[in-house]
Amino acid sequence: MSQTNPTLPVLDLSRFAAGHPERAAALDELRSVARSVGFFYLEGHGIPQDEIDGILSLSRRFFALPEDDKLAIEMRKSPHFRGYNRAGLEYTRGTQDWREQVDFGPERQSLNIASGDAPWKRLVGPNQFPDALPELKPAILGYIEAVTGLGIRLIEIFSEALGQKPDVFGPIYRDGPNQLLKIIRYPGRDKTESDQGVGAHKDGGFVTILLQDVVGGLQVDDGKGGWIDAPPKRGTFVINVGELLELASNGYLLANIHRVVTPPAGGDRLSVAFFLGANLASTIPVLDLPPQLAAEVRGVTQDPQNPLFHEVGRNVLKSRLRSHPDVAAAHHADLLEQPKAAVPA
Ligand SMILES: O=C(O)CCC(=O)C(=O)O
Ligand SMILES: [Fe+2]
Repeated sequence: MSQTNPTLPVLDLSRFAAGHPERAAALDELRSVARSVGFFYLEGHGIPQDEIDGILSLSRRFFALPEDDKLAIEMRKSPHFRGYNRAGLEYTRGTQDWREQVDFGPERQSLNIASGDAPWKRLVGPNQFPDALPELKPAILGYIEAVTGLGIRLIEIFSEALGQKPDVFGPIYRDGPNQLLKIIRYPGRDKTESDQGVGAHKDGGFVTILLQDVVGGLQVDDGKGGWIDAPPKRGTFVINVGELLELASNGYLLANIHRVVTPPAGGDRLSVAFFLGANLASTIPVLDLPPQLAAEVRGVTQDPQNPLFHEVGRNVLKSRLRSHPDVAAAHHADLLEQPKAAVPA
């Protein structure tokens, strides 16, 4: 008997416009999708296809540069966790990922940090952009602005779907959200090696806006021990709920587990992942949900290997230190846990 593979739902952002006849139905659908699978394709998002094609083609050109040009902006040079990483330098739950990538964030000056200041202040600072591809800087900064606008729109509709005012989260992003944009290339590998492009994980922020080029590999936990394939669909983004929304909704919404499987040897896969987080100085509120939703909260399951904090900066710094042990050792050794002394039996 043949079985159709499950797939992610497709939502159209234009149905959420004020006065749209399907608005109430669209909000119901969003609430149900964001609670069950936590992932969907988004169409009608308003970001021009030209801009999307432009960022993908510049990303491809960056990864095709000679290695020295890429290493000129190595992340190891940045205490703020910005810049390029070769494949194999990043870890998910202690296991090596296989992707090369450049991380960009809010373009700010680094802070003068006094002793006793919160350690997350070290995350604030400038990006590294490649001299060998000067067009990349304006394109990345423009794209971050565009997807931040889209992300805020998504936060507003998630808030309404939870029976809140659209700007209920305004106080924790209005003074400057914390964005992370990654351009990523997954090189193909023989299946005899590990197939971990990026290991199973949840994303940390409000929402993730993922742009995929033409090769698939993204898989979402189906909650039954299997995976739902989420292949690229031109003109759409894959949107997923981050841990911040799960925490704020006391587990009503689901930040679902996902991973990327390495493409076969000889090929590669390109993606551009945007993570919209709250202001680093802020604390995540727990929403006061309407009674019919409050009756269905699941609470937040804490992973003892990876505890979640309500303080945003602390959470972000923790995850950056874990993902990039080389940067942590080079710049933040004082923040790392000392190995425990052996205890005699
Ligand atoms: O590259 C992708 O498709 C997804 C990447 C991802 O899940 C992540 O970087 O958090
Ligand atoms: Fe992710």
